[in-house]
Amino acid sequence: MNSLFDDAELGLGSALPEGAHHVPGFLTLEQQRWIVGQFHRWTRGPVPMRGAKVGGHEMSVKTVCLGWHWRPYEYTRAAVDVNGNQVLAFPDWMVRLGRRALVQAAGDPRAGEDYTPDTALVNYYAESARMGMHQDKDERSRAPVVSLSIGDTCTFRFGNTETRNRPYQDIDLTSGDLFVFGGPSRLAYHGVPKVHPGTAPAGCGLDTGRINITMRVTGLTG
Ligand SMILES: O=C(O)CCC(=O)C(=O)O
Ligand SMILES: [Fe+2]
Repeated sequence: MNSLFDDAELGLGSALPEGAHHVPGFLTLEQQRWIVGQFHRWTRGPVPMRGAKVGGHEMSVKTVCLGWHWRPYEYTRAAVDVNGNQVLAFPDWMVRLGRRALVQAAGDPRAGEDYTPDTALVNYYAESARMGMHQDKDERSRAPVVSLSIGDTCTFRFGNTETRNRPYQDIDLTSGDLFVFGGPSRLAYHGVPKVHPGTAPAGCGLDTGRINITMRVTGLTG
């Protein structure tokens, strides 16, 4: 084997498991700024951003949802654990962006054809916020999760489907990056052990902290 062309030698890091894709620089700075503008609108919306309670503990990550409201471990149209209001509709532009994300991640112009995400969890990480290793498994559909990052860089830990422990990889997600997990990686454990303060690029629209948007298909009707 010629090691000259190993991924590590080429600076690509190790390969992700099948179904997982990292696309650095998916969003332009202009698109990032525009989404941050939408984020401020969402947080002023019918349901305020809040830390969901998991086993009585409030998460350090604050979340506002679109389309369907998520709380551990269920989706509802109304934010029953917050103020009872219906969440904002899932925007059409985000459906189109989700489809384009799958096309770019797979390098296949048809990869987005059947994809219609109907919920987004919009997460805000202040500098000390973390997200423990977990699976996204409250959806009935096993369609891919499309994840977008804006603001400070984070360490994203992407593991395996069996346990929250090793093997896993730590990947830097920087502002504008796309990460997709579907197929055999759809139920892989993942988390965010660290946000790196002061790393948001000028012009992304966010001075401090990190916004993450994960689009999903709930598989629910009503
Ligand atoms: O912030 C991230 O990159 C991941 C968020 C996540 O895993 C989730 O919302 O379920
Ligand atoms: Fe997740």
